[in-house]
Amino acid sequence: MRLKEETEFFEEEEEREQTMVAHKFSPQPMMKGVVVGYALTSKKIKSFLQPKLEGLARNKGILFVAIDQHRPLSDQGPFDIVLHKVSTDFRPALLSGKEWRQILEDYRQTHPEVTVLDPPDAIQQVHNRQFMLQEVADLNLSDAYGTVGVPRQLVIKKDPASIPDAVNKAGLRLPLVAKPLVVDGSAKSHELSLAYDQYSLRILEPPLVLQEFVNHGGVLFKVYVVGDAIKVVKRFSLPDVSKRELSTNAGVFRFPRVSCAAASADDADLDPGIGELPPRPLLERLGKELRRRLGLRLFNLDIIREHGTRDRFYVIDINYFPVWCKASTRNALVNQLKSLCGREKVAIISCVAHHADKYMQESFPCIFGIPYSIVTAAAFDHQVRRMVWFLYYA
Ligand SMILES: Nc1ncnc2c1ncn2[C@@H]1O[C@H](COP(=O)(O)OP(=O)(O)OP(=O)(O)O)[C@@H](O)[C@H]1O
Ligand SMILES: O=P(O)(O)O[C@H]1[C@H](OP(=O)(O)O)[C@@H](OP(=O)(O)O)[C@@H](O)[C@@H](O)[C@@H]1OP(=O)(O)O
Ligand SMILES: [Mg+2]
Repeated sequence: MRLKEETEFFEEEEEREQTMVAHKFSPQPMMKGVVVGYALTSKKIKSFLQPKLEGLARNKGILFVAIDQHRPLSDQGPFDIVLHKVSTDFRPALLSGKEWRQILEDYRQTHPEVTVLDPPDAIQQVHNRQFMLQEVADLNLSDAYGTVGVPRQLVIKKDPASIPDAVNKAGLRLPLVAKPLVVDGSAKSHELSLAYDQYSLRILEPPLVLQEFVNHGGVLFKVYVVGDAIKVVKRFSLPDVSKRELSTNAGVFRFPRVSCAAASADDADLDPGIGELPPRPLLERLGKELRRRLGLRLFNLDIIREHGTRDRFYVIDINYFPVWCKASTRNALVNQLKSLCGREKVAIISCVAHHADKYMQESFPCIFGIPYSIVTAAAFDHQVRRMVWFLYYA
């Protein structure tokens, strides 16, 4: 897809979410659509599957269906897309993360026609901070728009007493950000610390990654990648650490999730040297390359600009399938779901109705000679008082 189209995806405003009202009791032309089976954490369902997104999706022919993790995937659906985010609170008690990944992997192999967003093995790479940034480092992106690297880092698997020595040997510069090695969706995996001296690091619990702190003026850029489209937002971040501060401070300080959604800096009046967005062509190239290298289609990159430079950037974090709460990202995702699965096999038929009783739900398709058995879902759209049926015709 070309850049102009990508931009258009994101420029769609809320008005585009308006529903078209069908003529009374006349079916709309059959629209091709997709069925998205989802297996998400309860937190994710709450933040992601908001009524607005479901409504927008339905109007564009996309139906979200919850996956029952206690039943074989092949007995459910059929799906065009399986959207999942593996986490500790999603899995049934007797299923380990490894088993769930295997189930998804087997399903992927036996159902090549279904797009699994994204392949479990590819997600694993960004769930481990030892490997998360490797592709960015290997890419070593440098062009007329700037350079993109990763902070130097050290992995500590065990023995906290050995940390000061290890830091010394690796020649890492203080301060250091200590991050839990594994990102498993738990709050604990987001508990980070800033260390001013290497000896205090002994109090931390491995496994962890120690990353050089890069001064960046207290602002970071979140680059959301949705298939072949990108969206950039600004968030407040940790403030710079001056040389003086470093020499007068010691110890390890835990810090909360500084760059959460509530810390938006999009409307802040910032020094242009800090707040200017990274060049779009650079981000587009980075997003495209990483999509290919990571094998992921839904992720975001946290990027910082080294303070005092114009074009030296560092990727400090990659998150799989982050939250998509804003209209612009919501639109992009919905618009992309069809193209991401590359296959359409569901018909949606709808009509105006004044109530959504059971008779209405069951009888309407029959009026048109469509057996009710192929109706996979029926929903009443309260906004436009319209019944919507999802039918399989394949
Ligand atoms: N190398 C670094 N240099 C400067 N600041 C950093 C660095 N690493 C992390 N930070 C700061 O710490 C915050 C959290 O770091 P990071 O994004 O790696 O953690 P996370 O738990 O994965 O967060 P997220 O909620 O975005 O997934 C960043 O938003 C940034 O403010
Ligand atoms: O907590 P939020 O809803 O904001 O979303 C966060 C998301 O949690 P969720 O997947 O449960 O939504 C996190 O996923 P895990 O690493 O914990 O798996 C991670 O991707 C964060 O970077 C997201 O924050 P954002 O980058 O969007 O600010
Ligand atoms: Mg993260």
